[in-house]
Amino acid sequence: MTGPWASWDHVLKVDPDKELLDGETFEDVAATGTDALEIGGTMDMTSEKMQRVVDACAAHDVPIYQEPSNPGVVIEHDALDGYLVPTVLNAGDPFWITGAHKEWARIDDDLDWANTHTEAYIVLNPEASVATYTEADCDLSAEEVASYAGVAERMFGQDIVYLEYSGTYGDPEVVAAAAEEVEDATLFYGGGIGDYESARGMAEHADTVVVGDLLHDEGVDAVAETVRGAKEA
Ligand SMILES: CC(C)=CCC/C(C)=C/CC/C(C)=C/CC/C(C)=C/COP(=O)(O)OP(=O)(O)O
Ligand SMILES: O=P(O)(O)OC[C@@H](O)CO
Ligand SMILES: [Mg+2]
Repeated sequence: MTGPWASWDHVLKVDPDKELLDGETFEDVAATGTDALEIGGTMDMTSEKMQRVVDACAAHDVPIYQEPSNPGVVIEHDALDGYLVPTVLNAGDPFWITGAHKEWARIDDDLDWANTHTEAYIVLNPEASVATYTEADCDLSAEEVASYAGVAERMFGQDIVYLEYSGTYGDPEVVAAAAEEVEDATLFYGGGIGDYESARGMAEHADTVVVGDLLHDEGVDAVAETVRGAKEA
């Protein structure tokens, strides 16, 4: 099993609960050179907000994936290339490992299985809303994180392993340890990437770097620098 993410160096995560900078458009977003857009966030998500962002991105030539934070925000849209659905391996509440997924399968009679893929998250910043939301155990050594990554790939057949430091720049040694453990899965790193150097630093270890808040806080030119950093690593 593999997918288009195997060739992605950079993913831009657009939070539908946040605005673009004044004067910037989704045409500018697509022009950053990112390999794919992931549409999602943890807090205050609704299907209406999701719909608005996918509508706005639809005209531009970049793959678009929805990353739903709960079954209630999943939308159908012709412009979507698919769904990247988190499963949080170190969640304290099993609802975020398999429970939400079971509920989704129960309520959606027309679930688009063929275009639905999972991301095996390991949540590592205890301050992030995603950590609170999922009651994640973030107190993990590099060895433990690497072991989770190995379990994700080899026992659970996960094709994407996602080290999630949302809001803060992570520990490169932890990312390196996970990278060493994973063979075929694509290793995503996300959190605190703000410029060329920080993108390049994590891209030395991870296969794909994910940039989020920078788009909403600093804008498309800053994001384009991170694309360069990710691609030159
Ligand atoms: C089964 C379905 C359809 C959904 C469940 C999917 C799961 C398990 C979600 C739990 C993890 C989660 C909330 C992922 C959303 C993506 C994410 C981590 C966004 C970044 O969040 P933060 O940066 O912490 O939050 P804000 O930026 O919204 O504050
Ligand atoms: O917002 P930042 O800190 O860039 O994090 C990116 C992404 O991993 C969030 O899910
Ligand atoms: Mg965020």
